[in-house]
Amino acid sequence: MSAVNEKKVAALEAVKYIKSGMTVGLGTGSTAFFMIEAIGEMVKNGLEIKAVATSEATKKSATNLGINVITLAEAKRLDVTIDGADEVDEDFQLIKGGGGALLREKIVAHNSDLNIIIADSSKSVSRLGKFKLPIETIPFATQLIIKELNEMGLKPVQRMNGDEDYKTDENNDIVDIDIWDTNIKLSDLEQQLKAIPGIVETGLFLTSTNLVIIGKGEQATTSKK
Ligand SMILES: O=C[C@H](O)[C@H](O)[C@H](O)COP(=O)(O)O
Repeated sequence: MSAVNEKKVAALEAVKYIKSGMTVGLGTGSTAFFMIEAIGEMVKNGLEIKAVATSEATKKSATNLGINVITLAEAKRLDVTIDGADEVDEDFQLIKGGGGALLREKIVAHNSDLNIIIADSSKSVSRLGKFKLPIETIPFATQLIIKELNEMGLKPVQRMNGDEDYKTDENNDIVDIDIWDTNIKLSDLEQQLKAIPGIVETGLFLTSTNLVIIGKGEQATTSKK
């Protein structure tokens, strides 16, 4: 069974948590896209929800599929958010931001009563860090942040889009760092990174996830915290 099918299996299991009247956070990425597609179908069949998108790409896909997308300010609070991840460990800690959407994703997750992560089986890991951790930085500070992260031994690499700096939806930069060899506890690392002025957010999602749904073969396995 391919990763693509496993993503779909997980997404179809997750949308069972969505009921009419809810305000739903829509994640970003290839796995989240299957969830958006499924919700689009449910809306065509009469489901009435409001949705908040975690990226411009998601907003476009959802709107095209007839989903009512509102702003976070209009939503005030979300009932459930379904999103993908680049890595998820057994303690429901995540690396996110491979697609550059970590900042809005973290804000939406923070404001959501229930956070469901969907992923194919390759994303499930015993220890986070094979995937490079994305950090969102303010362009004014990026080069000096890279210098500081280098001194911390985190091998920072600024993300590029061809010859240009990659830009997020908030027009910030992304710097990908290597946390595999660091012995610092993840929560301490998160604090240290956030203490550097100009780092807006990191792709470490350590405490927000309530439910993880992994597609493996034809089966979706749901784990609750
Ligand atoms: O910035 C992107 C998001 O955090 C995605 O949810 C994450 O990168 C996983 O994406 P995909 O489902 O495409 O592997």
